[in-house]
Amino acid sequence: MAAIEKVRVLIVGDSGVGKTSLIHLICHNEPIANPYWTIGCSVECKLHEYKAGTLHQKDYFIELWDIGGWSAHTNSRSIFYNPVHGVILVHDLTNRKTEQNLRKWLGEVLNKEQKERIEGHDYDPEIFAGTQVPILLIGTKVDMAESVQKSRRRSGICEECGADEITLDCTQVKHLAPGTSNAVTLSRFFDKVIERKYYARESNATSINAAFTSPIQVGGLFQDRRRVINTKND
Ligand SMILES: Nc1nc2c(ncn2[C@@H]2O[C@H](COP(=O)(O)OP(=O)(O)OP(=O)(O)O)[C@@H](O)[C@H]2O)c(=O)[nH]1
Repeated sequence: MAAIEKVRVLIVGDSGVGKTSLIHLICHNEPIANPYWTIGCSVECKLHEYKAGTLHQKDYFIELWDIGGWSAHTNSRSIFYNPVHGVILVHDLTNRKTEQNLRKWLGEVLNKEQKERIEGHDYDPEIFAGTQVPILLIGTKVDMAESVQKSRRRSGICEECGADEITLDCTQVKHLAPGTSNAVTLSRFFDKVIERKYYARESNATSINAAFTSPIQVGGLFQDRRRVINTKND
């Protein structure tokens, strides 16, 4: 029997926003009783049905890398950032600063992913917009931020990189229950991560062939070529 293929998804955000709680909920379908303080990094695995319910359905492992958010470890954690196939940015809805800090987190992860082309870890909107790494934004502690939620607009980060957004309470199973919009968004995100790693070349080749036979799609050809070049092998 063939081994199940896997992708690596990084979960980043400030210390205490709820990364460990979120990962536990995703992987075990129940809230964690006592989340521990992550030192360095810990990894949990989830079996995911890619394109469930279609002819293309296939199992993949999603490795969820919980990156400790403590600022004292900034310099050492870059060793966890390669390879990266997807990124979940986590912020605490009761603490605005944790959302603002996500740009720094993304800069840290993507600059590394871009093989340190850019010095330092500052956020660069150009890299951000051009990245091929799927990104999902998750706001936690919605139970404690009901009033904030009502006046809250979609995060600017989502607009900048075309990411989807989920808000939830990591202590409640129902917030990620099968069939809910949160569960569907998360599942689609995992599909996207798998697609980028294992199917990007295939779909791009189809697009390029289509572009050659249809002059109207020449613009698409350039776009797809760029995607082929940027696709990582592992
Ligand atoms: N009420 C509520 N509490 C939450 C939620 N998510 C996490 N918490 C609590 O927030 C605290 C921090 O959660 P963690 O999951 O340890 O946070 P973390 O981001 O992994 O923190 P580090 O390991 O320091 O990076 C814990 O007491 C959790 O129980 C949520 O959605 N609602």
